[in-house]
Amino acid sequence: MRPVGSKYLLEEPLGRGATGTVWRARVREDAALPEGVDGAEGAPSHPGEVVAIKVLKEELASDPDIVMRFLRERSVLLRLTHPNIVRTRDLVVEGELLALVMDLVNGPDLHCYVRENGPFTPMAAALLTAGIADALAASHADGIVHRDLKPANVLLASSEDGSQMYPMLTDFGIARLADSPGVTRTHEFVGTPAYVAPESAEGREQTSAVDVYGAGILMYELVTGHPPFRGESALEVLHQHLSQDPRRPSTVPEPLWTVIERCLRKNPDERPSAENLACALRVVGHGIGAHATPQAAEAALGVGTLLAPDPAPARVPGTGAGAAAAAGAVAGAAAGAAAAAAMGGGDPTQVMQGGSHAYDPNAATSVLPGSAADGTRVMPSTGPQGQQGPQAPQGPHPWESQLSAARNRNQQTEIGYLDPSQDPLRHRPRRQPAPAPAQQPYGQPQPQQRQRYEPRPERYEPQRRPEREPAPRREPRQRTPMRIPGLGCLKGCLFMIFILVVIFVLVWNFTPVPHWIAKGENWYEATSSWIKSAYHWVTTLGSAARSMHIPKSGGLG
Ligand SMILES: Nc1ncnc2c1ncn2[C@@H]1O[C@H](COP(=O)(O)OP(=O)(O)OP(=O)(O)O)[C@@H](O)[C@H]1O
Repeated sequence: MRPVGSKYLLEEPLGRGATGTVWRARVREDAALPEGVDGAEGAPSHPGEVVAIKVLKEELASDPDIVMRFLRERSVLLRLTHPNIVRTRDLVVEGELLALVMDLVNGPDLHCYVRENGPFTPMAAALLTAGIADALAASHADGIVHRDLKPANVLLASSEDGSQMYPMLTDFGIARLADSPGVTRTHEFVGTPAYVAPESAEGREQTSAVDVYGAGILMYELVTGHPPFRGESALEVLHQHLSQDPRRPSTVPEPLWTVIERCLRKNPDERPSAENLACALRVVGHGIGAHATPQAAEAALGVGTLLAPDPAPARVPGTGAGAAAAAGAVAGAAAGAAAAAAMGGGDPTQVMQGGSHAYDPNAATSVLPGSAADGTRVMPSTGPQGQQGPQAPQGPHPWESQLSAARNRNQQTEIGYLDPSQDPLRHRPRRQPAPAPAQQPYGQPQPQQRQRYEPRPERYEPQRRPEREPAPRREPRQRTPMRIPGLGCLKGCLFMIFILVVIFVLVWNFTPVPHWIAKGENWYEATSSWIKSAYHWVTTLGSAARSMHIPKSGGLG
């Protein structure tokens, strides 16, 4: 078991995503739990208690901007409590390790559940998403936007008697942490193409409406088994988010489609607030079931009136036109928070430099190979140039150029890796690449693969094969002339058989053998009788000849 900070021991990995690996862990028996540390903002922990710990990837953990943001976000994440939100209990910073300590949820995530059990009924999908919308409404009221809503980030917890399941939204704040000025706006952003809102894809200002868009995609997937926009490449999917209207599948009842369609509006101002969405989904859920009363069905049909947009959506700082200023503010505030944390006055976040319990983040985050088709992808930045600060050069970001080129040509464009040295928007030196992943330990579950766009060579250089010595010329094969030696050779046997057949035919046709056989004579009798006849014939012939000469000699008398 690996220690994390001074309070936790990692037991086994539960899964791996784009931003890190989630472990089942335990609060150490000897953990010092100072008064106020957990009680003030986080949840109280007890020695021996089982928790889930998300150890963030080394790329994130070794980025000073993200560490700053992590510390700054601490109080926001710890105060976010709701029955449908997985509670964050603690944040750990130790050397190059960043970890979020959460409640452990004993249940699958929605993505796995749908993959294994198939789509939900429209009624179940509506009521389940209503719970998620409740969680979003609470976080939006607190000014927190999730920004990575998708089935994999919703865990299904069971009620105490196990008869019911309810959704628990997790990974709050991860997108905020990853959205560091150093990482995302200049080089990459963390997001999931299948669930990304059009304004996020275009690098426009983001508000809580991006979560409502994500809820629309999620609902569509719950009832059909797949998201509405799919494609060969991430860019193709993003292009569809921007330009295509989703079609209503035949299995989706009209009231539910009204809700989904409103959530998926391209214009964020036309999407309902999360609060209104939750309310509308309950009306729909109760009006489309087999046992719905006529009044409930009637109310469901009129659900459009309940989907009023949010008059004051929560804004995501650092996106859109004011990004540069926000980024500066974030850095300043984060520096202050880091200094406070380093002093450690009653701060649940642990700041340790090395030490005997030093944890190797590589072992935790790079142990498991990944694999899923729809995983979170790390993609080239979508941020507009206006976000890059005063030194940002003029002209669109290269990724935006690719996207608009694809849109204009209406064809698929491949996403290419943007060499940081050539990225006009990148001002920081690049980190060392992460070491190659270690082998998966025995008995660990297969995690889902997250696809990362890797650098491609500029041009494809076909590799030449080394010249080989010409093979020596072979002499034509010599054929051995056919010999007929007799029985040893098949050809000889066949030849002998042929000769015997010819002899037999000749004997049978030109000798009296058939006649003898017909008379039943044996060889000796037949031969002797034949010789006698021949002898008789010859003697008769001789005496006849003699008698013809006698008159000539007898004429003298
Ligand atoms: N609090 C938790 N309790 C129990 N299991 C959890 C908890 N949080 C996450 N998991 C499990 O860990 C897996 C990985 O979680 P993680 O959030 O890293 O993955 P993800 O959401 O698929 O990826 P991403 O980083 O793209 O959001 C999840 O699929 C889930 O099964």
